[in-house]
Amino acid sequence: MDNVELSGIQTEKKALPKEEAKQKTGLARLMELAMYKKACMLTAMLMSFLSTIASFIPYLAIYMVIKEIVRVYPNISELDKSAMGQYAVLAVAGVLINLIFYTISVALAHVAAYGTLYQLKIDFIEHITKLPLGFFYKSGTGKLREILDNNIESIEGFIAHDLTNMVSAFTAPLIMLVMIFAVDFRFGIAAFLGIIIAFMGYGMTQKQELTNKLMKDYQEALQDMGNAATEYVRGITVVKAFKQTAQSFHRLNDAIKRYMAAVIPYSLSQENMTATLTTLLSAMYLVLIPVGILIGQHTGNYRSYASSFIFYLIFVPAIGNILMKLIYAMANAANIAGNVDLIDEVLMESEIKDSGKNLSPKGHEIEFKNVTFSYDDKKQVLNNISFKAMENKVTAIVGSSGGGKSTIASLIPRFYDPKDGEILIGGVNIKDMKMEKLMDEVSFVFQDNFLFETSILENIRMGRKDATVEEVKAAAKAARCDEFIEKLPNGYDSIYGAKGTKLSGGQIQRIAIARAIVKNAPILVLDEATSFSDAENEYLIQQALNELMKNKTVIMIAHRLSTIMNAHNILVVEDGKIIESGKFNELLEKNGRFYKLWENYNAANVWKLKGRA
Ligand SMILES: Nc1ncnc2c1ncn2[C@@H]1O[C@H](COP(=O)(O)OP(=O)(O)OP(=O)(O)O)[C@@H](O)[C@H]1O
Repeated sequence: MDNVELSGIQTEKKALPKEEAKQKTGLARLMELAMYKKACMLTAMLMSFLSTIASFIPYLAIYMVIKEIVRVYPNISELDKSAMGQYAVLAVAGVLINLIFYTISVALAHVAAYGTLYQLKIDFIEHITKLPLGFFYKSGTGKLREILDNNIESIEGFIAHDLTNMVSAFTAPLIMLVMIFAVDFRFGIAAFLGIIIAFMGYGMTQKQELTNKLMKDYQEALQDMGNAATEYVRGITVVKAFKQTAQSFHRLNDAIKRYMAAVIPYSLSQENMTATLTTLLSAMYLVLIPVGILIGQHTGNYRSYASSFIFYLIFVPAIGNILMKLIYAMANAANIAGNVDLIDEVLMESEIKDSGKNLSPKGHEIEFKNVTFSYDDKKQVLNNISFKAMENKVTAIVGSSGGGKSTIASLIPRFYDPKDGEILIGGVNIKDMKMEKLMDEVSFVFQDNFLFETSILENIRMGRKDATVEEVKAAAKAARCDEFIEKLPNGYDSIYGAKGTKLSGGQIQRIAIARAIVKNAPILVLDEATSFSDAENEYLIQQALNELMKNKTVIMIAHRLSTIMNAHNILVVEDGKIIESGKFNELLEKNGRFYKLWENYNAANVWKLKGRA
């Protein structure tokens, strides 16, 4: 079996071989997913088939009873009581067998459904972690959340319920064919005709293309609204500060309006479908009753005629109900197939690929060789960047906002790949290293650090999952965060975000540094925080960073130029180019762009100090 490891979870073969996923779409793809747990699903379908057959046994018993009553009528006292008893047992047995098979079918279908769901979620999460960062900017996190929460979940409904219902609905006409020959073929044909006319009428009144389009519009609008709502909630501080409301926040307002415009015609089309079908199936009597009367006029054997007629009047609605299930299941399947297409769209996004080689770097020097990069193939963000960051030394990147500093940093852990040129670590092109190896080599600390809603201990341990509690505590101490952690209600076991465990920006920053210390990767990419809440925090963070940077190859995006006086090399980046480089004093002596930045930095500091005085 093809085992895949994801964060320590061993999973079975993939639910989605991607090559096949590319070929199959819609219902075919949905069936492929349903058959992921093939043995389980096929048994569930077989059980559904048997349970449907059993569900008609009581009708057979009723037919026998009707026949017996009609036979002796009006001398009811002549009824064959023992036969009537047997028919009653037959009816009860039918109900019980139906129930047993149905229960087994539902249970197995649920096992299959949750198996598929589990694998699909694991595959999906594993896949998105391998996608370039740009994908997340393009899609929005709301869309991914919607897919993970709702679209994937909706498949459960199809596998656990609709598929077995479909088997049952396809079995029903077969049984009817048997009944046609077993009871009275004339009534059977009339009932069959009625059903065919009902379905033809349904087909003529429904415009499938239009329904599909309405459904697609609805799904897209729903996702867009999810994205906009997520954005609104994430930016709630800005929304409040600038007195925005849900109405004045155009992105959300427009998305809600678009959703309203899509959901109403979609819901109406669904309701229209139900109403049409219910009416048409009831209209089956319009065929059955006249045919019944016609047969009655030409029959010689009234007793047999009456029992058959009564039987069909009872039997036909049962078939109609099962066929209704088929229509619902088909409509639902079309809906869910649309969801699957959206899931597959994400699954088909190209992952960041390595070259297939598994080279190990010799040392930890970083080299950019003629690197060119653009986010959108239109605007060149990096232009022929070349530099070397020496092993165990600090290389600082400075420059005006928007010059490309963060972009350079983000290419090292392959958040994006360069359009041209190459990046080497220890003499090896990073594309020739396994992604896991590259991640072992590089740690990053950003300005915006994210803590998960789990214990502080686990948040730090995310740096290295096998770190011991002692190692985590030592890292926290080095990152100057042990003092405040120990004062939390449950110390290291306090859940971040829970009551009493709200942390300041500076504290979060230090936990992120502790995380990087635990990871202890030889290369560190650091985006220095621009703002500090207070001098003490700034001092503590600086001390934490000094610990972290010991004996590491550091690439540091520096906003406070005072911190890079001792840097081994400083790169001045403007408009995607390195326009100056050298040591601090060398650059000042040049009296160029860095000199200007330094002057501006000092002037801003004097201004800040005056402001505080
Ligand atoms: N995800 C993105 N998609 C498209 N363009 C982007 C993206 N991120 C950055 N850019 C653009 O790339 C250019 C370089 O941005 P980058 O963030 O690398 O600059 P920076 O020097 O780090 O700026 P700052 O000091 O303000 O953080 C800018 O023009 C920016 O608008």
